Amino acid sequence: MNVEVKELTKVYGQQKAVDQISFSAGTGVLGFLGPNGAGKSTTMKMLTCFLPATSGTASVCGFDVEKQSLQARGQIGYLPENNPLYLDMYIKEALAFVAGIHKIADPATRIAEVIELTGLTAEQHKKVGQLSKGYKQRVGLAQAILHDPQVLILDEPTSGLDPNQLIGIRQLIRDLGKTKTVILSTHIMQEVEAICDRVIIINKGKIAADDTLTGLLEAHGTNSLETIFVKLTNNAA
Ligand SMILES: Nc1ncnc2c1ncn2[C@@H]1O[C@H](COP(=O)(O)OP(=O)(O)OP(=O)(O)O)[C@@H](O)[C@H]1O
Repeated sequence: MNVEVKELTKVYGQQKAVDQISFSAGTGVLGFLGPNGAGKSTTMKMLTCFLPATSGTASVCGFDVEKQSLQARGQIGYLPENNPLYLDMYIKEALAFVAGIHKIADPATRIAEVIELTGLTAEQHKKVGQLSKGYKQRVGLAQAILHDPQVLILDEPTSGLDPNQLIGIRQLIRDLGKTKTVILSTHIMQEVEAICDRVIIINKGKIAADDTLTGLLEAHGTNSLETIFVKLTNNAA
């Protein structure tokens, strides 16, 4: 398995944001779901070496994210929730900057490939700040896949996109999942049904479900993921 998580925990001050979660993920798209504040982004930040865990371990392609952080990061592409980008850079400039960080051989060829792959061709001469939200997301994805990582961690990559842009980005994520391990956080159940092979639902920092999409629907005797989500995470009920 490309991602192995064992009893991972994060405590912020008095609050346990992630509470001893364990899971593993191989090739395919894993939907990482949960209500606001459930601990999804925190888990993703620990997996991508942005935040140290309070306890527990996580490894990416066999590299411990804490003890072998550089090697682990070499195998990870990360699109954070708010997609921070250098808005004053031209698209190619931004990608060249990231290629330099990863010491990519023949960056011009790889940048051209990734621009094509992420559907940025028509916009490639613009500055990042001039792009629409969907195209900014594509630049974020392009940066994340530039070094051809085995594992992609995508934190709400489709939030705020129009239906046309959604289709394009979802298709891209589905294609990436054919050869890579993709962990995708989203609040859109329809999106999970369209592109995820497996689903983890996290609630109050703990795993409430971990199954294939079909297994989960069968186990709950419904064809609505939304119903299962509400049942497992409606903390007011
Ligand atoms: N830097 C921080 N310091 C203190 N508390 C934090 C910090 N980051 C997150 N938290 C808290 O940890 C909990 C989990 O937050 P997290 O962002 O991981 O949730 P999430 O599942 O990604 O939510 P959302 O769906 O709203 O993005 C929340 O209660 C949040 O307020």
